[in-house]
Amino acid sequence: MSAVKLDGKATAARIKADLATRVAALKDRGITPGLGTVLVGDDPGSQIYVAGKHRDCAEVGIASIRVDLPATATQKDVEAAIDELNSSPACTGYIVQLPLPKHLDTMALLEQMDPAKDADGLHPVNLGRLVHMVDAPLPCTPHGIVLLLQEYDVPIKGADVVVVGRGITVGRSLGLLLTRRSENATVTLCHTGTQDLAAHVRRADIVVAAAGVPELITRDMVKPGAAVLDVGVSRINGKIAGDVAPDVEEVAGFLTPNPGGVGPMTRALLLSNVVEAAERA
Ligand SMILES: Nc1nc2c(c(=O)[nH]1)N[C@@H](CN(C=O)c1ccc(C(=O)N[C@@H](CCC(=O)O)C(=O)O)cc1)CN2
Repeated sequence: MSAVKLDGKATAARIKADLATRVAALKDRGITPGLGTVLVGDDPGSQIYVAGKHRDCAEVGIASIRVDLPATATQKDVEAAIDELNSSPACTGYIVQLPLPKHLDTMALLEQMDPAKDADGLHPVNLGRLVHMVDAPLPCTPHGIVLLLQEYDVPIKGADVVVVGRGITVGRSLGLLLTRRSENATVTLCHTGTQDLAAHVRRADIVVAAAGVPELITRDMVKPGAAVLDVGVSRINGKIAGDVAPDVEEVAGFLTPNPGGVGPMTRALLLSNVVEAAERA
C-alpha cells in the first residue's frame, strides 16, 4: 500500500489564490491589509519562516511590516515593538514569531497584543474564545491541518485522533479545534509524560505528530489506512527531519510530505487571518 499524499503546497496555493481575490476587493474599498512580524534573535528556522511569510504577503498583495530585533532585546524593547504595531493603522494583523529567547516572558508579550490584531490566534482572549467555541481567529497550524484533512475527504467526525505534542501553537490548540461540535473528533493529547505512546497511536484514525523528535512515529505504530500528519521540523545538517519515519508511507492511508505538507498550510492560514481581520475592520 502507498499512502495518498496530503499535498499542503497545492492546497495552500488554492487558498492563496482565493485570498488574492479578496485582497483585491479590499483594495477597491481603499483598505490594504498589512501583516506585521516581530522576530527576536537569529534562530535559523524562525528566520526562514518569517521570510516565507513576507514572500507570501507579496504574492497575494498584503503589505508587510517587518520588525527584527537582536537576541539581546529586552522585554521593554519587544513591548515597544508591540505597542507600535498595536497603534499602526498600516498593520491590520501581526504575529510574534515563536519561540522567543528564554529571557523574555512570552505570555506577557502575547497578552500585550491587541486581540483584534492577533493574526496567530494565540492571544489568551482568542484562545479563550476557542475554548468557549465562539468565533475567533484560529491558530494557523491547527486550522491548516483541519482544512487539509477536509480537502482530501478524510473523515474527522467521530474519528479517534492522537496528537503527539502539547505545545500551544499546535497540539493543545488542535485538541480544542477538533473537539468543537463542528469537527466532533475524539482527541487524545500525548506528550513526554505519556506512558505507552505506541498503544495510543496504534488505535488512531488520525495521527498528528508535533513533538519535534525525528522519526518518533514508526511504521509498526500506525494503524493501516490511518491519516498521518507530520508537523515535526527538526533540522539535521540543515535538512528537515520530520517526526514520522519514511516507511510509514507503506502503511498509512494518507500522509503529509514534510516539507510541503503542514508548513505551507500554516502560512496560508496566517494570511487568511490577516485578510479576515481587515474584512472585519
Ligand atoms: N508565532 C508563531 N510562531 C510559530 C508558529 C506559528 O504558527 N506562529 N509555528 C511554528 C513555525 N511556523 C510558523 O511560524 C512555520 C513552520 C513551517 C513553515 C513552512 O512553510 N515550512 C516549509 C519548509 C520550510 C523550510 O525549508 O524550513 C514546509 O513545511 O514545506 C512555515 C511556518 C513555530 N513558530
